[in-house]
Amino acid sequence: MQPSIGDSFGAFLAKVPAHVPSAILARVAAACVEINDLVQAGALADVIGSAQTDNVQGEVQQKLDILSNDAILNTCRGEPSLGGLCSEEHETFYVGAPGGKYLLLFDPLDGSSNIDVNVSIGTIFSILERPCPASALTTADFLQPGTAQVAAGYVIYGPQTILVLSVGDGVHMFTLDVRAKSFVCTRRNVKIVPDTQEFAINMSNMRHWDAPVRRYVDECLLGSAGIRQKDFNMRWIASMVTEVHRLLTRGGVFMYPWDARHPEKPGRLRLLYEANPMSFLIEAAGGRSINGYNRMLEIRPTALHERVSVMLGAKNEIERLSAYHATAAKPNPLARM
Ligand SMILES: O=P(O)(O)OC[C@H]1O[C@](O)(COP(=O)(O)O)[C@@H](O)[C@@H]1O
Ligand SMILES: [Mg+2]
Ligand SMILES: [Mg+2]
Repeated sequence: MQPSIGDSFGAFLAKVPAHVPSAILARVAAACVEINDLVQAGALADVIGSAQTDNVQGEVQQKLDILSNDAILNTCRGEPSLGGLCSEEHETFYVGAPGGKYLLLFDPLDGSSNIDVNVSIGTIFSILERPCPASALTTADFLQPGTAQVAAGYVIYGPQTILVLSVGDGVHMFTLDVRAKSFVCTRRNVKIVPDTQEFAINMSNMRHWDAPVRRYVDECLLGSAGIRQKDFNMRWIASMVTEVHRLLTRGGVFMYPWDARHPEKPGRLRLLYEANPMSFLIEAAGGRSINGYNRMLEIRPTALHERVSVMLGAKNEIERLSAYHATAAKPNPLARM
């Protein structure tokens, strides 16, 4: 069920096993082609700038956040196999088709602060099976650990627009042929190298981090003069999609850990539609993903918009971070939830 280079996304979906919700994936891809058109048009279509509204997380929505949400809703909601949807931009869930077997969870536009400055952004999605398709849809249906995902992926709107997907068997990349409006496989079975000399974290929050994260980053910064015995490079794009795409392409580590700016929140990123789908991809590519203390994909969610501390990427680096947390003098009960 692996695609061949040059296969269209449609040809790949025709080959996947029956438990993979190919009709939903086809609709997500179609919605992302629409979002790509909006992103490309930018100011010409008057889609840049703030919508002057807040979402459920108290964050100011950009026009593209709302338009991307609408594109996914309008394109996917009529799919008979889709029983419900959960979006970053909507407080509760959206009801889908009665009896629909699957649930779609998504961040319609990730990296919103990059829109105005014309830097890469993306869409993240996760698909779960619905526990009881015959019963009325409830919030609890969405609160499944990441291990239960049947498919997850993202689309990056960058110099090229690329759909990256795993249905549990490897990670594959499909580049948008803009003229044909179809995605074509350009990389298959992508793997993350287990070691790296590159990390990504918002260093401006350094003074707010927990000791294990500080220790890890301090050691990277000491480079060849410290215990790591090698120099590290740093990147921060402020778009998780773009950071994960770099990891899948040339390796590295990405961290958005708990920090003391908002001590009551376990992290900044959202578990169900940011951390879990990305962790599913990272593990399918041979990497690791944790919240510091636990494997991300095994965390039991308690709310639709739950936040989480995130550390993912190169296997050996994440195992090092995990060991630093496991031996911390004062484990942080807020970050380990
Ligand atoms: O503004 P900061 O602290 O750099 O945070 C950037 C992080 O916020 C996010 O943009 C959150 O996603 P949204 O844009 O969907 O809210 C991540 O993609 C990124 O890693
Ligand atoms: Mg996001
Ligand atoms: Mg978003």
